[in-house]
Amino acid sequence: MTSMYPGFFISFEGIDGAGKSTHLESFQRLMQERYPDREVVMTREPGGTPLGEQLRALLLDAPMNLETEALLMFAARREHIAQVIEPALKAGKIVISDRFTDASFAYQGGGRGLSLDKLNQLERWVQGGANGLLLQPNLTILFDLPGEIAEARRSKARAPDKFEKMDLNFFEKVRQEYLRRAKEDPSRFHLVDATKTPDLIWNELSHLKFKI
Ligand SMILES: Nc1ncnc2c1ncn2[C@@H]1O[C@H](COP(=O)(O)OP(=O)(O)OP(=O)(O)O)[C@@H](O)[C@H]1O
Ligand SMILES: Cc1cn([C@H]2C[C@H](O)[C@@H](COP(=O)(O)O)O2)c(=O)[nH]c1=O
Repeated sequence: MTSMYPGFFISFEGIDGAGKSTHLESFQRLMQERYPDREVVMTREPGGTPLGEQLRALLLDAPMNLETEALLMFAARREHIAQVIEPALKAGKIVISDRFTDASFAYQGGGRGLSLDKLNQLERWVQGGANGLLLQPNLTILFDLPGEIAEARRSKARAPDKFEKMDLNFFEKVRQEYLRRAKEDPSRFHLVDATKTPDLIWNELSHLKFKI
């Protein structure tokens, strides 16, 4: 929970090609127009800091052991929280992150099979505050799309990175873990049916109601 801070934390999630990036900039503009007194910070994971971006390059390219991958994701996240997210939330800013911890549960957990117990331990270590509360987004917008549609969209868009080269079975497991987490925490998640057209999705996002 981030209600311990005056800021507001929003994450965008979904399998690769589900359509997050298509709406991120417009969403940032919308937030800035809606809350002119608040600074809106746009960031991403893995990444968001100079060290995090170096780790991103490794994570998206180099083959590595599953535990190493999870540890590097959370190492980049710890730096991201310390350098960017927490200072911004403490200063009352709105933080929009292209992915956060749900992606680790979905990709390293659901997709690759890392145990939930290990992921929960890492989450507590990296996001746990002195008061025992976990730093979590206030709102997570999950773009939900069947793997085969996402694959077709990706193949038109760009050369695949390490994750994007994974097969449909992997992405179906990633998707199911995202959906499981959304079901577990419905007050945090807003589920977008990403099979809709970009216009319809934007209409939905621009009418989202939440209290900042
Ligand atoms: N609703 C939509 N309908 C059809 N095509 C879409 C839709 N949204 C996005 N696209 C197209 O699908 C491709 C992937 O979209 P986008 O880059 O936004 O996905 P993404 O979720 O950000 O992927 P990644 O997480 O891998 O960066 C792009 O070519 C984009 O134009
Ligand atoms: C945060 C995070 C990300 N990933 C994966 C998910 C994507 O395949 C890439 C990031 O690429 P994007 O185009 O910027 O979405 O990294 C992951 O496996 N685990 C994570 O914790």
